[in-house]
Amino acid sequence: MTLKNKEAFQKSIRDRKPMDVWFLGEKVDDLTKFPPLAASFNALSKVYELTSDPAWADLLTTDSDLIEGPVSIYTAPIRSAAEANRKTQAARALAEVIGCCTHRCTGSEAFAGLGPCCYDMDQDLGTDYFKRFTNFMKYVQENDLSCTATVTDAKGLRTLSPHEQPDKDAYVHIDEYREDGIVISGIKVNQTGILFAHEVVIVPTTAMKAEDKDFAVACAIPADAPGCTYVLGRTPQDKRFFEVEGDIEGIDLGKNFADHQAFIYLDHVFVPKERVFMAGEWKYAGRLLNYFTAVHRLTAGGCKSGGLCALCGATSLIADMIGVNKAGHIKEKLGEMVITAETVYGLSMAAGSLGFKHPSGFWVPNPLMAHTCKYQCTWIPFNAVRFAREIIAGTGETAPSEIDMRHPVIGKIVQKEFNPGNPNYDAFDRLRATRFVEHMARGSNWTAMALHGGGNPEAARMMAIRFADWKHMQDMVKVATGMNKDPEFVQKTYENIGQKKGAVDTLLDLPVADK
Ligand SMILES: Cc1cc2nc3c(=O)[nH]c(=O)nc-3n(C[C@H](O)[C@H](O)[C@H](O)COP(=O)(O)OP(=O)(O)OC[C@H]3O[C@@H](n4cnc5c(N)ncnc54)[C@H](O)[C@@H]3O)c2cc1C
Repeated sequence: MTLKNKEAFQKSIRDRKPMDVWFLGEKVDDLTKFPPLAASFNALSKVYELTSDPAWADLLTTDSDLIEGPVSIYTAPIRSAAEANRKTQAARALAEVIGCCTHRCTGSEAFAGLGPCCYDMDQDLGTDYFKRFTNFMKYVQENDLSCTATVTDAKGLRTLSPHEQPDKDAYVHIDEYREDGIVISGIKVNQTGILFAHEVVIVPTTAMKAEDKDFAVACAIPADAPGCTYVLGRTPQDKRFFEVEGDIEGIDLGKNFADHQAFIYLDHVFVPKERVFMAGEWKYAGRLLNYFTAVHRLTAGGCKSGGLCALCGATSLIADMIGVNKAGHIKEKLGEMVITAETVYGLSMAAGSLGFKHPSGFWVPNPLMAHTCKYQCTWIPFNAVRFAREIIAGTGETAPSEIDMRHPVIGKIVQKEFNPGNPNYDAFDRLRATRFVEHMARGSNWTAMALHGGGNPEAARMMAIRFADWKHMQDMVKVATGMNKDPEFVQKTYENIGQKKGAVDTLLDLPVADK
């Protein structure tokens, strides 16, 4: 049995070498005991706990082509449409439990990008990256490790390409090519879950030109590798974590699960050859991102729909508590919220179903559909958040604290003020649901994750434009309007429409084994 249970996972994190981690001007000694990271540690622990729960086995584990026994889906490639759909469902279900990032998804998405890309490079260039990558994945499976996809570079001035940046560290780059590996430096930002990862899987953030060769780097390093410094980012609620003690449960945090984002500064970190999956093959950086984003942006629809369902639950509970649940406009707004959840879920499922098999054996979700899914995730959850805030009537902004609600002197008055007046619920129930909505709406990075995690709206729109077959759509109108009456053209266009079953996507130059 290779799967780690919660306790084994927590031990493995405690057993890591000391790391250079900073927050609010202080070095953090023990990440597993640091209040602002407690909810994040809980969230990842919960994912490990559920992975070893038989009731979740079908959803979170799979067989492996590399080792005996079940492995986490987050350490395995996606090999079919069914497995892609399972990734969506797992993301959704886990988000319904933890309401935040699984901390393990992106690592599996880095694998989903690296597998096909390494395979392509080997075919075209005679490299041995696919074998190295497969060996690394086997190691990850054997030890049931949590990995990140460390993509987003600091970037500096956005109009300059990586090699033009005055500070080279704005993008992770290769300082030295050695017989036994490479030495890398630079900064990657907004890294979700990185402080509790075992492995940091680095991939480029953008397509590269020849001059950017040294920035075309993909590799894996242990999170506790020498030369790494981390700085944890703030959240609006971070100081509230320090309030939790005695009878203060942390109701003001909204829930016990959250994620975290940190940046990593790599200062001349040595990466042994067997952990290097791209080193200067600049032409393949864009290809890697094409594969990676197809899976990463599919997942967005899964986890956003799970978070949205939890938001629906909290909002409808509050509507029940304060007695407005039967009002027509409240029902309509709750309806809009659940439709939002189902919309992004549906797009994610469609992206998985309509993908293709790459010659490496990896299944790649439909890129146009995946970018469409992610694009919608940058918009419509905000409508749901707005409805939630409207229905709970501003209390997510103005509610008193748990500390005051439990206070020996003023607690009784505060409870009276926040009592919903419904005999089935008390002030604490209302505060719990209210703080949950607040956490999702503005206390955590949940909405920022919807907007930017996995790429901002422009990145998704740009990719959707690239993967749409514009000539095909023009041809259908040339035929429909009689602009082109050439019988051969007309016949060919009808054939294309029929064979594409109405789809309008293109796969550009991506190699396809089967659709
Ligand atoms: C909560 C959260 C979690 C995240 N988790 C992860 C993670 O786990 N791993 C990871 O690698 N990344 C992660 N990210 C990073 C995320 O992928 C990036 O934030 C996103 O891709 C946007 O990149 P950026 O922040 O550098 O902004 P930019 O891409 O620089 O965009 C900033 C603005 O400038 C515009 N812009 C940028 N370049 C140009 C240009 N050349 N011309 C015109 N306009 C331009 C953009 O449209 C945007 O409006 C996370 C982000 C958030 C907010």
